[in-house]
Amino acid sequence: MDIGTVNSLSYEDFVDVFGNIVEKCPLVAAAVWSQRPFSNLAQMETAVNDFIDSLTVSGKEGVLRCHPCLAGRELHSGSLTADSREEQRQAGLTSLDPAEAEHLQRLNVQYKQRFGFPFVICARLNDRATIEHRLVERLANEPTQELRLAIEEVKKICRLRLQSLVAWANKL
Ligand SMILES: NC(=O)NC1=NC(=O)NC1=O
Repeated sequence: MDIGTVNSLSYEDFVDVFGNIVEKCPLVAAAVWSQRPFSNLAQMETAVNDFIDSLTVSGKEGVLRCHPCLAGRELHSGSLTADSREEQRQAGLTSLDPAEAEHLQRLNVQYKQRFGFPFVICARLNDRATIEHRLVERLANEPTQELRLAIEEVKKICRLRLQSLVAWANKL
């Protein structure tokens, strides 16, 4: 899908295609649609990042709360979005042994109790070991610092989803 096609999408089609570039936050696509035409994908990504950065603290916390826990309830109940399921699979989170799953779940609970939102990391750039390591590390962060780091991870997830969406469409 070249950028001309992206720019020509109706609002409905634009949100259909890009509505989940930020997990369960179609508002992001709905907001940046107004900023067409984009010169290229990088400019569209900048518009998305600028929108996320413009959110209040509670808005950013809301974006994070829309993310499923890693190897958590949604995975076990089969209610993950296709994007998230594939990302968690690639990171090896869908084949944890019970002890690993329990340990990760305990860390997720600790994290959510401390920060008030789930631990978010770009799973496609990590594996089970690095995710667990970063979760333990980030648990020690101050809330303001951790909110910033977590939002940077959301942007990484978004960039990879955008790239795979455009690449996928180019194969059509
Ligand atoms: N809590 C999370 O980090 N969730 C996720 N990370 C990803 O890369 N995809 C997700 O759904």
